[in-house]
Amino acid sequence: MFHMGWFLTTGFGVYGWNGQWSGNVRSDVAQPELYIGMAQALEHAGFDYLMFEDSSVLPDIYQGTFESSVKAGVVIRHDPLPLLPILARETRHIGLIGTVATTFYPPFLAARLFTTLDHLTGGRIGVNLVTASPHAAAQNYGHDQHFEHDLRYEMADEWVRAVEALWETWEEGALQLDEQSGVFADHTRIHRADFEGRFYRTRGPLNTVPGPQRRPVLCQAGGSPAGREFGAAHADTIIAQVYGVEAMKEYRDDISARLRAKGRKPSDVKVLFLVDPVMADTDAEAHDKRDRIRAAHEQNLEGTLAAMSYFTSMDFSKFDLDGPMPDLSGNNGHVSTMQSLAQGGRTLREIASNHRFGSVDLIGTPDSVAVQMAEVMDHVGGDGFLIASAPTRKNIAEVADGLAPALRRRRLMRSGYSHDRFRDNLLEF
Ligand SMILES: Cc1cc2nc3c(=O)[nH]c(=O)nc-3n(C[C@H](O)[C@H](O)[C@H](O)COP(=O)(O)O)c2cc1C
Repeated sequence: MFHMGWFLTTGFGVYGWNGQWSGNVRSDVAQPELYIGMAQALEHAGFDYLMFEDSSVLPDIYQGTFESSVKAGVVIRHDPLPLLPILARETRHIGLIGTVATTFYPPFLAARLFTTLDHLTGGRIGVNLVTASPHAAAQNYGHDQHFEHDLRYEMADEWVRAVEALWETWEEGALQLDEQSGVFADHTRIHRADFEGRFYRTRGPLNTVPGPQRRPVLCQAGGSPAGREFGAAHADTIIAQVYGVEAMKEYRDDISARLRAKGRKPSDVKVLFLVDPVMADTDAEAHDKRDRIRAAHEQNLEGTLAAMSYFTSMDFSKFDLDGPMPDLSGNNGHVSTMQSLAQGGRTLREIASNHRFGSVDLIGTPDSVAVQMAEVMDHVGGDGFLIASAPTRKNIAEVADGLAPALRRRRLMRSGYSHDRFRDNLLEF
């Protein structure tokens, strides 16, 4: 069996504006209904979690303007965290992960916020820890420019330790709720954190009752050596984007080795790989559909070039499309993602034309795709997939009502949930 998640690539954003199957974006924008329907459908399908990406930047690197960001409505995002308790009210089991930039959130604010969200979701909250990449993000939070890539991970490591120290300020049993004695909480079991680090200081204790999970599920996505080290130290689930089955296997094996070196078990962390399946009623139709998607993409490289500009803070409109990939040594952003794109000596046009979300191509009927997924997981050795398709109602139905039953028939996916809390379900197998 493997685990399934859905990655919302622009968080609580706008998907498919003016697209063929995008439904009613005009009325859906900034409203919870689409996501409520999605969470219910995927819970019915047996998904482990929904993961909401986030960033606080409206990019203006590409061509030096906001045009590519707003005209096609592709990178507008609302804060996903207030959405999560709304989704929790309408579901019972599925895990709900929101993203936080460790670089900008003070540890105390984050520890208190996620404890509160853990209560409001009945122990189903998770937090995706990112360090954020563009300088504009840092400037939005009052810094002159962003911190250097590996330093960000050093800061993130200390940040997690500060947040964890705060989550531990209430011992087990501190909450008494004893109506006989009249004691709500036992003050002798509540302590200050007095965390003093190189980057962060916090006093504590938290003034919140510990959440049902105490420590929300921690999710992590960095693929560089520093990112993987950080994930192996703290994560319960890692979401990965690499290209090809061998790279997936290398990633899983590398994380397992790093976990062992830290005294953790490989089974403590579930690594889910990004995929964007193309499904239709027949295999031939699915291949046609894939060809049409690819042709449309080649006609419109702007979106990909704008995304690369956002990832690197380098304006990709300035480079020759038929020249080599530009020197990325100054890239302070998504380092590992851009390095893997740059491999193989291809031209920028070839790289942008072939840009895709998936770690492997999955094309065919739901049954064929289920078989392909099983073969990939057999080779990689764990732990599952993260669907990164746009959350249109059509795509959601294809996955929830087509792919998930095909996986379940092969006993590759859970058919229900054994536990109430997110981490317990995630670590069940
Ligand atoms: C599946 C996935 C989800 C990600 N989600 C976010 C996100 O929500 N916000 C963000 O700023 N970065 C996000 N990233 C970027 C990573 O945090 C990281 O910067 C990137 O994968 C490159 O890794 P590296 O910085 O370790 O080289 C995501 C990456 C992946 C692969």
